[in-house]
Amino acid sequence: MSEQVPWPVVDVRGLHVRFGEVEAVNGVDLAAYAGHSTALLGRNGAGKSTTMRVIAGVVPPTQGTVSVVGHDVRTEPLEVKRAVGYCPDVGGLVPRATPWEHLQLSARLRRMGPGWEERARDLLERFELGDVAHRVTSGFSHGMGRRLSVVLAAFHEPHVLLLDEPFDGVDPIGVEATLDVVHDARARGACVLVSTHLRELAIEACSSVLVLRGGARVATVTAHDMAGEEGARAYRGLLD
Ligand SMILES: Nc1ncnc2c1ncn2[C@@H]1O[C@H](COP(=O)(O)OP(=O)(O)OP(=O)(O)O)[C@@H](O)[C@H]1O
Repeated sequence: MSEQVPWPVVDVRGLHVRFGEVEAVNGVDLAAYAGHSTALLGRNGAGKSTTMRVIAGVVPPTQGTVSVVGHDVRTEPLEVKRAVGYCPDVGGLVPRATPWEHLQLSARLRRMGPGWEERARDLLERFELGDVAHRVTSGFSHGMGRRLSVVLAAFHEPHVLLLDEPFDGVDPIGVEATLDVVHDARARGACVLVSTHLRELAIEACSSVLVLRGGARVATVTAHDMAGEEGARAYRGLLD
């Protein structure tokens, strides 16, 4: 019997994104699979966040095709948004709302079943946000906001988990909780993408690594190839 070839849950082909004169993404190809996690690495301005925004259905591609769980981001943005849990690199939180209110709204919009409260409480505890569950987020530190954004992205157990800079300014407890969320998502068969500057955490969270430079992909390697001193040297070599 022939082995089934896995199909990419996230399939990006020849992606270009232009903002006026700026070519933010300049021909990115990416295939990401169920039960796997892929890291996006690259210098500031390499096009990581823009690529993530397109996959999240937030920014339309200028050119190329992007499908998420079989839905085209251009023609089926609502289906894409439903399939995805997205932690943006900045923003996304309502300053006057509490974490609990964010979760309540998400549960309502996504028509989650009665188990949502227990899951919400569990996630808040895991990210040590239980004590501030009813405090408005305007007073949150940067790291607290990042932790809540990861909680919100993972809350509804999406098919595709997109984490943009989830470790930025986050303490070790939050880092551990985020790594657990990635692990759990992979274990239940979700496809995970993580954009970060932290090579060591990228390889801890992910099985493969995509390196972007100037809006284009310069390498796709295994996390193993990026590990240790040799991996650091190899990565440095890909940056300029
Ligand atoms: N809305 C926008 N309008 C104009 N230019 C933009 C916009 N969004 C991104 N860019 C530009 O596109 C390029 C890629 O930006 P992007 O945020 O995708 O990079 P990045 O790899 O995520 O960078 P960083 O690591 O600094 O977050 C940059 O030159 C950036 O200035």
